[in-house]
Amino acid sequence: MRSHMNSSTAKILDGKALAARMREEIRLEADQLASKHGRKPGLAVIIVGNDPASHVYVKNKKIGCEKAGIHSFSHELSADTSQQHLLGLITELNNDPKVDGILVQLPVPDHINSEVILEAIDPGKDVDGFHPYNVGRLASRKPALRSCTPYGCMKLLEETGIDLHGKECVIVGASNIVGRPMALELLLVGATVTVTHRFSKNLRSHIERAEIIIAAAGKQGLIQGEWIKPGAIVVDVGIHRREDGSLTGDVEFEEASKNAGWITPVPGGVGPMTITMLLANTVQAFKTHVGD
Ligand SMILES: Nc1nc2c(c(=O)[nH]1)N[C@@H](CN(C=O)c1ccc(C(=O)N[C@@H](CCC(=O)O)C(=O)O)cc1)CN2
Ligand SMILES: [Mg+2]
Repeated sequence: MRSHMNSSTAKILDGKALAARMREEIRLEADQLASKHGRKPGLAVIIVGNDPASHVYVKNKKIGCEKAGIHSFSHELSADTSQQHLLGLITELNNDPKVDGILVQLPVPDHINSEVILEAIDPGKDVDGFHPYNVGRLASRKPALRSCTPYGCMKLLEETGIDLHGKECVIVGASNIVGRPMALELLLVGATVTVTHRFSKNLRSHIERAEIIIAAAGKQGLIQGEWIKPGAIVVDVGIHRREDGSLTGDVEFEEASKNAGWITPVPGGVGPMTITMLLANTVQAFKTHVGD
C-alpha cells in the first residue's frame, strides 16, 4: 500500500476491526435479551426512492441487524411516496411494540421535508439520534440516543487511549448529521472545539494547530497532508468515489500519514462504525422499552 522511502508514521485507526469486535458484543447482548424477553430487538428501516448508494447502506444495515440478532423490518417506498404517507407509516411504527428503533435513510426526495419526518419519529425510537430531543439531550450533557457517525468517531478516538481533556479539536464541516453533534460529543468529554464551515477563513491555519481533526466537509482531498501537525489524530468522515471506482476521503491520506500519529482509512474507518452504533442504539432502545 504505502511503498515510499519517506514512509508514513501514522498508526491506522481500524474501524473495520473495531466494528467487528463491537458487533460481536452487541450480538451476545441481543441474544441474552431475546432469551430473557421472548423477542429480539427490532429495527424498522425506511428508504424512499432509488438512490443507489442509499440502497447499499440500507442493505448493509439489514445484514448488520441479521448478524447481530436484531430483527429488521424493511420499508422500501417508491420515489413518489407522499410526505403524508411516510408520516402515516412512522406513526404506525411509533405505536408498534415490536419496533424499538426507526430510521429513515437520508437523503429523502426533494418533495419530502426531512425535518418534519425526523421530528415525527418517537425520540425513544430515534436510533439515528437526529430528533431535536436527542440532539438537545447531548447538548445539555445528558445524552440519550446519540447520532451514529459522531458516536462512532468517539469510539475510534477512545481506541487511541489518548486523554481528550483540553485537546485542540478541529471539526471541518457543520452538518446536522456529523459536524454539529460531533462538536457536542467532543465538548462532553472536555475537549476544546473549533468547527469550521463553508464561511470559515484560512482552513489551513486551523488544521495546523489541531491535535485532533474530524474531517466531515464532503470535499474530496480538501485537507492537505502537509497541514497536519506531527502526531495529530485524523478521523476522516468523507467518502468519495474516484474515477477508477476506488474510495477516498476529505483528507489526502498518503501525505497526511507522514505527519499524523493516528489516521482512519477510507474505506474501513468511520463508515463501518456508523452502522455498528446504529445496532448499539437499537439494543439500547430495546432496553429502555422492555428492560434489561
Ligand atoms: N438515516 C441516515 N442516513 C444517512 C446516514 C445515517 O447515519 N443515517 N449516514 C450516511 C450514510 N450511511 C449510513 O446511512 C453510511 C455511509 C457509509 C458507510 C460505510 O460503511 N462506508 C464504507 C464504504 C462503503 C462503500 O463501499 O461504499 C466505509 O467507509 O468503509 C456506512 C453507512 C448518509 N445517510
Ligand atoms: Mg500537497
